[in-house]
Amino acid sequence: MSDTPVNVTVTGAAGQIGYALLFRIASGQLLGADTKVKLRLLEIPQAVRAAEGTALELQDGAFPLLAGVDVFDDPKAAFSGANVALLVGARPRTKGMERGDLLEANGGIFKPQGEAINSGAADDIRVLVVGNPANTNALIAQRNAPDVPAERFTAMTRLDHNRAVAQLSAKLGVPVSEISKVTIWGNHSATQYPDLIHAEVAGKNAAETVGDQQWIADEFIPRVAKRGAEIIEVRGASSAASAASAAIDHVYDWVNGTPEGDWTSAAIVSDGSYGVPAGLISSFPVVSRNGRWEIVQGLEIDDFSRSRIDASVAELAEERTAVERLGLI
Ligand SMILES: NC(=O)C1=CN([C@@H]2O[C@H](COP(=O)(O)OP(=O)(O)OC[C@H]3O[C@@H](n4cnc5c(N)ncnc54)[C@H](O)[C@@H]3O)[C@@H](O)[C@H]2O)C=CC1
Ligand SMILES: O=C([O-])CC(=O)C(=O)O
Repeated sequence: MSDTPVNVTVTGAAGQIGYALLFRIASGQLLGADTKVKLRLLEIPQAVRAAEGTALELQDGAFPLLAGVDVFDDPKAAFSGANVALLVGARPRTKGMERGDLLEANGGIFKPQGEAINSGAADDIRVLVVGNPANTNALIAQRNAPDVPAERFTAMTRLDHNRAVAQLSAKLGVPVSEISKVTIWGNHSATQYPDLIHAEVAGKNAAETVGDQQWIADEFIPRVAKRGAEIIEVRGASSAASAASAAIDHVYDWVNGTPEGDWTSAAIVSDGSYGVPAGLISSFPVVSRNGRWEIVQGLEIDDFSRSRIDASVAELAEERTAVERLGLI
């Protein structure tokens, strides 16, 4: 075990995802059981007291891997020396809103945070944006951090990925552990494309095993893409523990690598692969090797998939134009 703790900055630390996330980080699930962590919590001034309360509870957990907790209301201080940054703090949507409705409200948060990461984070900084609209918030942060390699900025579509795996598992009555190579393409929004065409169930093609294209098109895809709204409707608040769990999965895989023979989904800066314009932060099938995400190459994209991917990517391009007009990038 290394004695030098990894600095993990979490924004929105007093929020519902923060509460579900921090204890899992402290217990070693974000980086691994051999890695000590130091938590740096960022909140707005009105919520600092609540974050301090969470810090007291973290202390009460007596976590062997937790080397300390500090609470900040200043992004520059919070990101100083950060090795991992989880950008969760943002306004969640409520019933009837689309995630894009949050662009202006939340865009203003991610520009100063990108600037603070640029000026003070550690050289190996890795950023995961969870706060919605996650892809475009990540783009705002990345574009305001010109000295940080663009590949270090990612947005979370792992929750969508996990939802897709779980829906397929329920449909076929197989354990999630038998499902591999599911892909989420595009935006973390209702236009996302959960793709089963290359997915496998116990080594066999998933779409063929389902054998019901109508279920895939009319039930599976909308169920996964609109699951966030379903949770808001049923729970009365947006997904929290499942979102925290997906954030843990994303960073753990990024740092420790994805298993051989499988891939996962993450929104990363496009290099132009699969016709996604370079520079957009879009979800792809990815593996992590040597601490870096790589887009899985060479997948055949049929007409059905092409039109779905294009629609979601068009939405990302529109969001980029909107934040350009707002002067955020
Ligand atoms: N990418 C994904 O899959 C998912 C994303 N989300 C998004 O995550 C975000 C957080 O969700 P919740 O924790 O449920 O919301 P919440 O409202 O419970 O917590 C948000 C916290 O962020 C804080 N905050 C606001 N502005 C801040 C700033 N400038 N700096 C630091 N902290 C700030 C607030 O004070 C609050 O404590 C929302 O945008 C939500 O839509 C939620 C679920 C899944
Ligand atoms: O839907 C929301 O607003 C929260 C979210 O991103 C999700 O649950 O996927």
